[in-house]
Amino acid sequence: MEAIGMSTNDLSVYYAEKQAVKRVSLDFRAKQVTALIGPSGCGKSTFLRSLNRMNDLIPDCRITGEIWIRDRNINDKTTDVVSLRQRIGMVWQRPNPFHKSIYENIAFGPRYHGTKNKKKLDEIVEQSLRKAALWEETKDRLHNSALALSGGQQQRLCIARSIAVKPDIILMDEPASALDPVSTSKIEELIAELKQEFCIVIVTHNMHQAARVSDKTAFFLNGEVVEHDVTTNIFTNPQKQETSDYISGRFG
Ligand SMILES: Nc1ncnc2c1ncn2[C@@H]1O[C@H](COP(=O)(O)OP(=O)(O)OP(=O)(O)O)[C@@H](O)[C@H]1O
Repeated sequence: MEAIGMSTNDLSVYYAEKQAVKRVSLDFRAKQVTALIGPSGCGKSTFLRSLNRMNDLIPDCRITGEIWIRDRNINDKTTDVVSLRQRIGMVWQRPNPFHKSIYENIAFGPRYHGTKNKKKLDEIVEQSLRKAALWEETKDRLHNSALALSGGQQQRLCIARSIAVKPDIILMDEPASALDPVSTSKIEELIAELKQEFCIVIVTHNMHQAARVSDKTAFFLNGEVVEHDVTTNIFTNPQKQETSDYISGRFG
């Protein structure tokens, strides 16, 4: 299957009268990780959530501009958001497994989207857990509650759950910020594996993490993208003073 990315053109997000994201145009390539960095409240999460239309659920939230996947602008009333969210998965800051077994957490999405065959579901569960580096730890207890897993394992389960419906793009909102250092490094290793197959966009407060995991970085400030470049350029040779001040810890 051909790997694909996505892009935004002139994307703005408003909460009532307040503009939280200002005319952002960014390109996210397939098989690359893009990190979104910036101080608290600069609009990173709002922007990320608008990419799979999660902001539609917030009353008074309005989005203008375009979000392109292949030749389709998905910021359009005719878009079927359920199938859109199958193509664009989301992993949240806190692991949020369903109150179900490990197996059922993974099988839920494919079943919802029409896969009923038990053998096929078994295969998807195994493949997804393998890709999320969780198979060895869970293969003997697939029918136990997902809530009995550690926080780091739960987060890898949530990643497996998003992979199970075969998305093109995975959005991650600070996926390791609630985890200990060992679990964090497992998530980072996993991101490096997953980018062979998916387009990944990750919000992170941790600049070392952005430098370790991403190919490109976009620096947000007050809802705008100040600078977007190859990650090594952002961290070693930023072109804008604000970027330089932020990455050197002068504010934020
Ligand atoms: N549901 C909402 N309703 C109204 N305003 C909101 C809502 N969510 C976020 N905001 C506002 O939008 C702005 C951007 O918030 P957002 O959470 O996107 O920033 P962020 O860069 O992700 O911050 P953080 O790093 O602290 O998570 C902030 O001023 C915030 O108060």
